[in-house]
Amino acid sequence: MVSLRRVLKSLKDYRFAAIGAFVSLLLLTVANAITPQLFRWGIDQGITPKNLSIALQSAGWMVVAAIARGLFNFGQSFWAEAASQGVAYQLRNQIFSKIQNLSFSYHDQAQTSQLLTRVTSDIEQIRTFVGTSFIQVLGAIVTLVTISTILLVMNWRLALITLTVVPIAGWLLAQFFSKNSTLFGQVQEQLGDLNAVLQENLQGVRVVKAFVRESTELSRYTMLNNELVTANMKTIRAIRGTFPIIFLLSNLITLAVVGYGGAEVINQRFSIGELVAFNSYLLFILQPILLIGFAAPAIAQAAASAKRVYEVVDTEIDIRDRRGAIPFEQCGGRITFENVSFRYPGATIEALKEVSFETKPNELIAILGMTGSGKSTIMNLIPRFYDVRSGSVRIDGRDVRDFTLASLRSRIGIVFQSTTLFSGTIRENIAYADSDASLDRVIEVAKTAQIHDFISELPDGYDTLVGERGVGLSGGQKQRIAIARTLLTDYRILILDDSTSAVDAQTASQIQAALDDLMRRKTCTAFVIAQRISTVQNADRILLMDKGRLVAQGTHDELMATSPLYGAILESQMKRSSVQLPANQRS
Ligand SMILES: Nc1ncnc2c1ncn2[C@@H]1O[C@H](COP(=O)(O)OP(=O)(O)OP(=O)(O)O)[C@@H](O)[C@H]1O
Repeated sequence: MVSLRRVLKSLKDYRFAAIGAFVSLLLLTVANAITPQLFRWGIDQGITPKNLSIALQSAGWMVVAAIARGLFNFGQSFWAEAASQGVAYQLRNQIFSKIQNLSFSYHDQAQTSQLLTRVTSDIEQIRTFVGTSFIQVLGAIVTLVTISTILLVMNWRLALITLTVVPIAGWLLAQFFSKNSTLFGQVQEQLGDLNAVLQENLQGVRVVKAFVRESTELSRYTMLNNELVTANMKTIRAIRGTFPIIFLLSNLITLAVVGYGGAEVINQRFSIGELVAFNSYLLFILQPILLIGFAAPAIAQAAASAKRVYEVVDTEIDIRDRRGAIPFEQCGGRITFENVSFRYPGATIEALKEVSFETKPNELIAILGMTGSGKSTIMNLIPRFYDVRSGSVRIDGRDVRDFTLASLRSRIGIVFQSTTLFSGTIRENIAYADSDASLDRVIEVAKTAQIHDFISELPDGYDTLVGERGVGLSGGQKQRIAIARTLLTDYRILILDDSTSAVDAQTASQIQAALDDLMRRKTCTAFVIAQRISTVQNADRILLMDKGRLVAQGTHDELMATSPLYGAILESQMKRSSVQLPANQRS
């Protein structure tokens, strides 16, 4: 409920629409309250004394009241809908911008599908609450208070009998809320789980088909789908247990009005017109109770959804600019790791243990090691994708945490191990970091990444559309576009993580030669996670990682002479590359 209060507070940004809805609601209540009085007037002053003119006048005014009700009803729905769209728009933007700023460690642990459910279904529940349920309940309360007052003035005894239903229904609804609020949260959670399977399946559809796991996937989805239905049925059962009682109670009061009110008319303490009006008002007592009843589950659901949305919006961003952070502008090329230890959030073992090294200006550093030895982790700490737990990472003597994140990251060019392209044209993908880049610059970097010839042969060239995640391109083509994309940035430090692994050996060495040249010309320091012997041989220094420790460093020749592990890794790589090389290129 705290979360719903917060949703309502955000209405202040859409106060004109909210005020419009509220004023329409008040006018609607007035129009509703007047109609039975017109009945009373028509019967007591027109029909009973046989005064046709008053009877016709009351009928005419009733038509006017009906038109006014229609107009105010429309105004109320329109403005409430406008306010609810505003609130949903704001929430969607808030959550999306939060997702952009959350650190890698949050995304490591959060399920994408749960985030998607929050941005879509949860926000929709909140929108429905603001646009429909809330205004309904508010209208119901205003109507209840107004009509109760009128009834008490008309005949307080009959009114008291009639109104006993209100506190009983209120108590039943409060019980319903306190028992079932977690149930509605569970439904949203289940929906998130179901979306998780759907999303994973869509992303991995090729693997599913290759391993002939369609039926297993289908049964996994069906199982979760069943669970969602069961959770939904639980909420329906909870509704079924409470609401019939409220409906029954509200019907019982009709009995009281006809019985007691009839007796009052016979005893001439009440006119027929008043009894008819009183009976008409009953509708305005029953309707709000029913409306609150119908709105209650939606409100409980919206409360659960608002809690889930604000959970993300309120998440503390653990990697952010320090107070007084300075922009990273010049790079001298001295990158220092001093006693760096690092453990990923939630992991039990350390990915890096007391790693210390320092690069010299314009050095090309290769990092070598068995899989899982911590190579990518070293790279992750320089642009602050994660912050060190102990020790420090410094650039030219300054802790990386002293720089503003945006300036630091925009000066570090990274080609990731796995390539992500966005839907759009090839040119847009290459110019991702600089959408104003000229075609000449795009072509220049594409040439360096050895992808220009391929792109030129496509019917639409650089304007060729690439599907979601680069569908329609081979692994190596995607990788080369990713390299071109990085080359277009204003980098000073270059990090290539396994970036030519999906390319054949000949292209890889062409890319490597171009990159080596670029790395030495443009950068102050470059790191390459080495997968190929040529890279290792070209590097000025090789850092050899083993189980999170930096076990040796030096040139190729030095390590050949001193490190048995280096020899073993090179030998295994040599075997691998001789398998990759076409027969005519093997020496
Ligand atoms: N996001 C993460 N959360 C938890 N543990 C992680 C995460 N990323 C990596 N690790 C763990 O940290 C260790 C080092 O991983 P890292 O990716 O740095 O290895 P690597 O040497 O780059 O491996 P590879 O050559 O296979 O890419 C591994 O044990 C890995 O399981």
